[in-house]
Amino acid sequence: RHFRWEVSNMFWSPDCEEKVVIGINGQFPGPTIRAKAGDTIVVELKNGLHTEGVVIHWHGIRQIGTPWADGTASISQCAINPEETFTYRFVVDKPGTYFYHGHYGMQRAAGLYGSLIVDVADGEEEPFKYDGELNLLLSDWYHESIYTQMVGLSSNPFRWIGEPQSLLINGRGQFNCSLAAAHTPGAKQCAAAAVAGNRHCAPVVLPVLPNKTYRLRVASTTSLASLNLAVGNHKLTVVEADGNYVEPFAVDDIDIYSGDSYSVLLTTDQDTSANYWVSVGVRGRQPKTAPALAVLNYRPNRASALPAAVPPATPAWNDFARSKAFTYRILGRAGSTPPPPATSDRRIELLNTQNRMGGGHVKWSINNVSMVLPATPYLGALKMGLKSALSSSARPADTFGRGYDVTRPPANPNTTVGDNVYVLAHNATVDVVLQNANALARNVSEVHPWHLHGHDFWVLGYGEGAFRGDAGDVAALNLRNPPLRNTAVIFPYGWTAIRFVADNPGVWAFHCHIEPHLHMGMGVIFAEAVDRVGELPKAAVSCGATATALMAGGGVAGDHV
Ligand SMILES: O=C1O[C@H]([C@@H](O)CO)C(O)=C1O
Repeated sequence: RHFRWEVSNMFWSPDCEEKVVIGINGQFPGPTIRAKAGDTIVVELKNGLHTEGVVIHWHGIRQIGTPWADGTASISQCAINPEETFTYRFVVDKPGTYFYHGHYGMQRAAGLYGSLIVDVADGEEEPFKYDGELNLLLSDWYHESIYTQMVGLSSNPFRWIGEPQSLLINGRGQFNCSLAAAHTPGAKQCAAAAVAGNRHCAPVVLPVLPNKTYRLRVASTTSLASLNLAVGNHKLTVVEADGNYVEPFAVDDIDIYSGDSYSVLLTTDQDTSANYWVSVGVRGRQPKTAPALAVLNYRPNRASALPAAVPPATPAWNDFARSKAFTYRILGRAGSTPPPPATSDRRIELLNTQNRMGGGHVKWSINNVSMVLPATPYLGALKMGLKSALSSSARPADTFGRGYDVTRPPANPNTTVGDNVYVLAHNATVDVVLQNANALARNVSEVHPWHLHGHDFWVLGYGEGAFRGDAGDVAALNLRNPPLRNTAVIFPYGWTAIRFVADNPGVWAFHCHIEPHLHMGMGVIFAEAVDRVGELPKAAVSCGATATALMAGGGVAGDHV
């Protein structure tokens, strides 16, 4: 599967207001990649942005044997310079619902994303049946540019980005206007125009036939928002999460955190004379953004016949008991999800705190070290042993002090910065406990979805308060049928435990998928058996022809250890 893409800034009106988005080949969202398990994907990516670098991360693809193709600036490669072309070449080994997105600065929030769907290999079958497929890529959208946002985040006093202006379904939303105005007192009616016009912001219509089963592929690439999706009158049966099958279960709605993907089955068994709302709203943070709506269009009804019913209401944002009940139901599918190793070789506990640097700047820190990405990509620096290219002075420890009170703002909020590298032994089984805590303000603890590159992990369990690591906490872990995922959420004041095997030599980011939080340092780097990584493509770790020539001549001097 060979693609030639050019990334560029372009005028676009995702929510009917004209702004600048980062598009690919003139499209927003970028083109959907559709492949079969086992295929090699080749993307020749030309950077058509005039004055900044770009990279693309293939979210959920493990990049087994190709760590340089992970598409993470300063981690797996140099950002691709303007006018340069970098070729990504990797195998999609596992069927599932994936997506891709920018991983440099906050380019994901500027619209650099698209879907990546991998079908089962020829001759293989999914463990469930369906008649058709619908694809929903969810995102949130800000009217302020990412440059303004980034300046605010690193200013003193701190300026938070706030809540998004719109939610988008397949890149389409309607700012300050409700498709369901008839049901929302005072809402501005602009649906008719949006539906009729062939505009960027015309609502998504999902055509279906009665009495069929559809596979809805849903993924979230939001910058900030945690989402909930419901389809009026219809039950949803969850069958896949992050490219792994789960034990099927039926619900009225699903929660989706940034970085998550799901497949749900929906049967069109309702009154065939009507259309139905697909509603996507905000959870986990106090919503200031109207739900996004799409139309489930029972053919042959007209697509423009908006559903007469009230759109499904998003559950209360702070009903965390409900969020947990949904999340805890996600379990590995019997017969297809392998069980985790029974024991682990190492446990790393990561305390998530909001801190202040130098008394002012707000940062997120992991075991009190906030991650700052180096100029030289970790993969090259570690493989070539360029010690001075990393700021290894302040690396976070494997655990945090047992005395830390997660229920209160940090007693001493001062923090420091570092490269946040954890060196993992080849094939070690590693447990990571993500520990949430109170933020800087009293009585605030937020949701953070953590995403791991290069691996799936088993989610062994969740707990309230501080993880003690005692017999009780350990006994509560699920070693029988935990789900395999690449993203796991930590709930306010709680912890989440995951397990993975460090069997993929490379340098892998593990971070909060909330774009501004990553930008503020909320992540770590797992450096895994870097000595076993194959020869790095020069283009990944050097920039421009002079760098390539210098490397060919062995011209990088004086820095070897
Ligand atoms: O990182 C964040 O900063 C703000 C708030 O904590 C301070 O303004 C917020 O809601 C975040 O998630």
